[in-house]
Amino acid sequence: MNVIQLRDLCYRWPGQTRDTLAIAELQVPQGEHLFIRGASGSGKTTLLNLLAGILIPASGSLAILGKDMGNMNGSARDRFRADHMGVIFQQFNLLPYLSVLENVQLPCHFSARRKQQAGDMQASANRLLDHLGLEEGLRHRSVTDLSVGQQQRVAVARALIGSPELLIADEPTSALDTDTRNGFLDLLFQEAEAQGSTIIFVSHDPHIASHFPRVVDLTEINTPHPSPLPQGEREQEALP
Ligand SMILES: Nc1ncnc2c1ncn2[C@@H]1O[C@H](COP(=O)(O)OP(=O)(O)OP(=O)(O)O)[C@@H](O)[C@H]1O
Repeated sequence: MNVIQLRDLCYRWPGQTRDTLAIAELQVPQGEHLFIRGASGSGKTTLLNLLAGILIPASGSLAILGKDMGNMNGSARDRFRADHMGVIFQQFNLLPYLSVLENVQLPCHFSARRKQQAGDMQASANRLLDHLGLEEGLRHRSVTDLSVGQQQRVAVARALIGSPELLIADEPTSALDTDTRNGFLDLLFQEAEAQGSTIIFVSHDPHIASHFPRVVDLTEINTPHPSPLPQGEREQEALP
């Protein structure tokens, strides 16, 4: 089964004169690790927000795990995301007033399914943090005491807890040096493989692409057409 099945998808941010995204087709089978590259401003984050059900397509169809995202209302999409997706945001979105362990367990409080799959939540959080190499001494501390690289590990553990089918990562390695970045990707892949999760990873960093079996260039699949200009503007444009 395809985890992502997208056809003729269009999205335009309000106030823009052309579509931000117009993608004829994208299919991602279960368990695939897909890297989507594209220059800054090419629409990577917009696409991830559509896949995560944070934005809805203006037209076209988008099915995640066989469910049509366009047919769900906002709260159904929120529930679906909590149950089936682990999202690693560019800025991590960790909660500063919670400890490391509490941050990792957060998805289990929003999803009974993730909680049930995690079993003992604290043990599961500790196991993930062990695998990701985050020292035990840091786990009861506030996330604000952590370095950026350590916070990235917490964000990944939080995305992985309760074995969501789809992991979505938006430039999570941008602040890491090369060695740390490679180690981080290896751990992400190991964990995703152990859980059978599909990964969609976007970045403008071409060096990361070599770690992925499939690479899609967003600028190649995104073919937006400018909307026709209103009559007055068209006439003005034709003037010498
Ligand atoms: N909230 C918004 N309102 C209006 N336009 C937006 C908004 N967010 C993004 N855009 C526009 O959509 C286009 C794509 O932006 P997006 O953030 O998806 O690109 P990106 O490839 O993720 O960029 P980066 O690599 O810099 O994060 C840009 O032209 C941007 O100006």
